[in-house]
Amino acid sequence: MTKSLVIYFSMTNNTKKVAEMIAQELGADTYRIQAKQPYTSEDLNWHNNNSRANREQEDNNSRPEFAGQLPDLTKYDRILIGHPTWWGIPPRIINTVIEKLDLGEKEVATFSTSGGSTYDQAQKVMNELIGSDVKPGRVLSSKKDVENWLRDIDFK
Ligand SMILES: Cc1cc2nc3c(=O)[nH]c(=O)nc-3n(C[C@H](O)[C@H](O)[C@H](O)COP(=O)(O)O)c2cc1C
Repeated sequence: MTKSLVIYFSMTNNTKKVAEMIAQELGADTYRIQAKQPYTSEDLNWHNNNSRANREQEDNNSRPEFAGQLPDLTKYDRILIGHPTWWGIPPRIINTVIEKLDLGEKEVATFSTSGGSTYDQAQKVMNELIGSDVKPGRVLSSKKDVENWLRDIDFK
């Protein structure tokens, strides 16, 4: 049987909710990425040019550290990676994590939640980070979105 793992980062739980819907659909396990230095609400204030999140997103080389150990992927065939959209792209901690994971033999798909942005810019980041065989990602919000996307990428 195909085993799937949903790895996600979520600050205000929108991505968490979608990750859990996906996990339920696929009978997948979940792993939540936590930042080593937790984000405060001021860190996430996108109205402030100098907020932590805005500075990280402006810096291509920013790689915020995660807390704890990343999951052991050996028993999984499929890895799904979920994230919020910060300035059109994944939070930089997603780069940190993906660069540490050995995704070589896995089928990988990525998804986001957003306040309206599409997945286009995030997809470019993922193609560079993971390779062009990563499944086409999508911004998801409802159970219906999740069902449609999983079907479209042949995961369901
Ligand atoms: C720093 C920051 C930047 C954001 N930039 C965007 C953006 O460019 N486009 C967008 O549609 N939403 C943007 N958002 C909104 C989030 O993508 C959206 O609320 C998301 O669902 C949050 O996911 P979470 O609850 O899992 O953290 C931004 C939020 C933050 C905190």
